[in-house]
Amino acid sequence: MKKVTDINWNAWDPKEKATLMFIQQNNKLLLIEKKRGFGAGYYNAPGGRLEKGETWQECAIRETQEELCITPLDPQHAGTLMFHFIDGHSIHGEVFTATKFEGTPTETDEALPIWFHVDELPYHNMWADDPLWYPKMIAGEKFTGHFTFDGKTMLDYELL
Ligand SMILES: COc1nc(N)nc2c1ncn2[C@H]1C[C@H](O)[C@@H](COP(=O)(O)OP(=O)(O)OP(=O)(O)O)O1
Repeated sequence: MKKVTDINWNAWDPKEKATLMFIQQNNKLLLIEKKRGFGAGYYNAPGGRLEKGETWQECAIRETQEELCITPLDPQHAGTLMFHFIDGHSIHGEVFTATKFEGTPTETDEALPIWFHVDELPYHNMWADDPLWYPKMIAGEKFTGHFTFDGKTMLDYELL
């Protein structure tokens, strides 16, 4: 299925569930250069797969601790992303933001932390969906995005 309207998103059953955690301070976002795994080489937020028994928010905090050695404080839910890949892969992502954290962002074997000004985000080296919903997230507007991908190529989307 290539078009988002081909999919019944209410009945859609994703293969994976994952989170993204955006630390926002002084018009800057703390992103990572992802060093391995899905989307390696791209800039993204810290995040990863939901583990059995944990909440979305617990996952977002744990993944940020594992990838950057920091603990986000008082995370807020920001939006929902649903990615359907035509090879059969699919990911339901929940996005969180936080303005405070404990610790010092530190490079790990998974991620290199980098601060970017919100007006100078490296969209040329990010997933193709990111320029569509980042502006809403930065503005504090809730969003839900549905996307179809063929590998790294975005085929179609709707942003609600
Ligand atoms: C397709 O578009 C995507 N855009 C954005 N911004 N982020 C995406 C996209 N697809 C997946 N992601 C995110 C969701 C997760 O935070 C990561 C993938 O993490 P995952 O954990 O599934 O992958 P690995 O790092 O390979 O595995 P580990 O959990 O073992 O670290 O990307």
